[in-house]
Amino acid sequence: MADLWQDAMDHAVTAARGAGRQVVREALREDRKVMTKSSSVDLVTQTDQKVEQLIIQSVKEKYPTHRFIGEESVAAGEPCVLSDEPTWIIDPIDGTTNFVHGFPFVAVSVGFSVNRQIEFGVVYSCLEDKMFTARRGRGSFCNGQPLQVSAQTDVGQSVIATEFGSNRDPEVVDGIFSSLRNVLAIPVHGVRSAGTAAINMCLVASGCVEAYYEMGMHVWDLAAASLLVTEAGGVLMDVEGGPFDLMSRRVIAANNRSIGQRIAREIRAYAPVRDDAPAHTQ
Ligand SMILES: Nc1ncnc2c1ncn2[C@@H]1O[C@H](CO)[C@@H](O)[C@H]1OP(=O)(O)O
Ligand SMILES: [Mg+2]
Ligand SMILES: [Mg+2]
Repeated sequence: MADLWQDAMDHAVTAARGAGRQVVREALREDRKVMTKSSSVDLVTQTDQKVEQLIIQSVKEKYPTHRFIGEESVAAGEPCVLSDEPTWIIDPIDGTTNFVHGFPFVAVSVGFSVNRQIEFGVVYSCLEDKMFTARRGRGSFCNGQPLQVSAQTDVGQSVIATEFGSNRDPEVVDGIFSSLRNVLAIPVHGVRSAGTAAINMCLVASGCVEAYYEMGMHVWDLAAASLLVTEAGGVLMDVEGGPFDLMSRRVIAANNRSIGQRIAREIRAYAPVRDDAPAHTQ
């Protein structure tokens, strides 16, 4: 059967690779002017804005009726609405802090949803030159090679990824450390942070880490990579173990349900302002 969205996916791959190679990698050679958004450690550069505009423009030419949720467009005041319409969910640079510092995990993330379901996800890791792709029902791939989550069932022999986010409120930081302490003390083999939610989830899809959890990231961090996890055989759930909600800003992505549930028991959960809350603030 012909795949309705294959053309759109091909376009996403070309756009993400082009932006990553020609814009992100080039910009790494130059001085990067850094601005801030929600806090003094929530960074944005002109490259983030340029990449987002490039991708959105190229999609609009081909698919004039499609909708967009883009990190930098939302920061500029565009609404963050996930409807049933075909919607491109874009994080032009996932890992801006890494980009600013030259820490080598920087991704362009493009997800595509129809009827609020992710149809394909594309995550291009610009410095590793790795193209992660997933199409619903057709598997996950890295540079064309199929991906499979880890087969580990013993949480004590697992590596867990998480991030520290950009919220430095002492209560939020205390919560992060409380969860981290509990997870480390399970004990697990290790805890890692790539500095980008999308790449952390691609690491779950690749089988290098058993689970990734975080609260506070946004739909554009998760959309594309969430499909990479499930199409590689993994599971998504809420940080309290319930069903995953793309707009809730909370996720556990795990190789299997038992490891996911085990991590959920150790997390001190809080509820960030949802991405679809009426007065959305980043
Ligand atoms: N100071 C910071 N440290 C880590 N992640 C940050 C951050 N500020 C913003 N983030 C964003 O939060 C996500 C989840 O941790 C990251 O993928 C990153 O996406 P960004 O680079 O697209 O802003
Ligand atoms: Mg991001
Ligand atoms: Mg970003």
